[in-house]
Amino acid sequence: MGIAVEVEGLTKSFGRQTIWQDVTLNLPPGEISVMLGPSGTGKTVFLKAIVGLLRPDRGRVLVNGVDMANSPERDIFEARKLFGLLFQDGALFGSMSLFDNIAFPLREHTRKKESEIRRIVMERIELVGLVGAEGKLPGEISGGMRKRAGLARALVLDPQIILCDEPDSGLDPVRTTFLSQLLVDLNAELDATILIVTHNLEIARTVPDNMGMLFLRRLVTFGPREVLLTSDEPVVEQFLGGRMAGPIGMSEEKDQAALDREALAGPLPERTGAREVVPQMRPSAGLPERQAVRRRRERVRGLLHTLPPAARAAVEADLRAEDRDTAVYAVPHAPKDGRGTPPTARTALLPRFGRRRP
Ligand SMILES: Nc1ncnc2c1ncn2[C@@H]1O[C@H](COP(=O)(O)OP(=O)(O)OP(=O)(O)O)[C@@H](O)[C@H]1O
Repeated sequence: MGIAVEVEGLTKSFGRQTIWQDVTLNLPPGEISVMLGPSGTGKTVFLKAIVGLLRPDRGRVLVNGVDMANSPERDIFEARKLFGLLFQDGALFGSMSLFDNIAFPLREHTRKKESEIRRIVMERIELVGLVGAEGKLPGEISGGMRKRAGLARALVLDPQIILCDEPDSGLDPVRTTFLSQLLVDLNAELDATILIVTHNLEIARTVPDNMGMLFLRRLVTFGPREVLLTSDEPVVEQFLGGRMAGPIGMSEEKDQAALDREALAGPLPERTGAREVVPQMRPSAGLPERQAVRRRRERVRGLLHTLPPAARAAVEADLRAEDRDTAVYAVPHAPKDGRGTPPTARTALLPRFGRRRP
């Protein structure tokens, strides 16, 4: 099972610029979480702080008993082996073949023989559907393929926590759906804890168990997906609706005068589906169900009394549907087959997982 990440009172500044302060949240083990936020709100900085690549000013990040914010560098380096990191551009070395890029962490961090490295690398290459491209340079393949190569590299050390920084950037909507499906499938197979940073509303609505949002140097909210998806916080509504009206401006927040002018213009019609809790993606056919779903159901049942009414109603409807159908993923408005993803997205194209090492 994946490992929990406990973030307590985390604050980070660069010089006099506070990026965010007093961020507290818990990534439950094996669950998928998404962190949303307008550009420049410090989502990438947050990922780097979790993995100990940036030291925060205050607070703790507990991973498997190690405080990634305050421990000696040697302990952080060891704990970092629990992580797989997928950066925005895949962060591949341009002069190395895909094979060598993906083999890099194994050659750096382990003493495995080349034959063993080849076996692991080819298994991951198959996993992300890149067989045949292993000899190519990153500059010779598409952006989507680079992402998948980055993901393969993130997986070679069998991570228990996977951090993905905007996995959708530069991808068309169809490739984004395939990548989302790949992440859900990975979670079903590995039961790893996953945190995805993204602006992409489709990923945000369909992939995670939990969602949070950073804005104006603070964590607006973090919790079960239903909380954010039904939230009436102006910044959340604006973001999920992709609207210009609201506190988010072109560079960051709007000033009071701009907000007053918008208020005078009257309320905007709500965008269709802006606050709808849509079905969550399920693993591809032939893969095990995600173990995290069962655990999460029990966890969220215990949280029900703490949730805002709209979120509570959405969770209760979800739990009722699951109890009725024993279809663990059914949520309000689910399609008739009770599955979260249209069959075309679920069944087409994606590679299946190879058999993993015992
Ligand atoms: N090493 C650094 N030194 C100084 N400032 C930094 C450093 N890294 C990031 N920043 C600043 O921190 C702020 C947040 O950057 P970050 O990349 O985390 O935002 P983001 O939310 O991921 O944005 P986007 O969605 O556009 O990728 C920015 O103002 C950026 O300039």
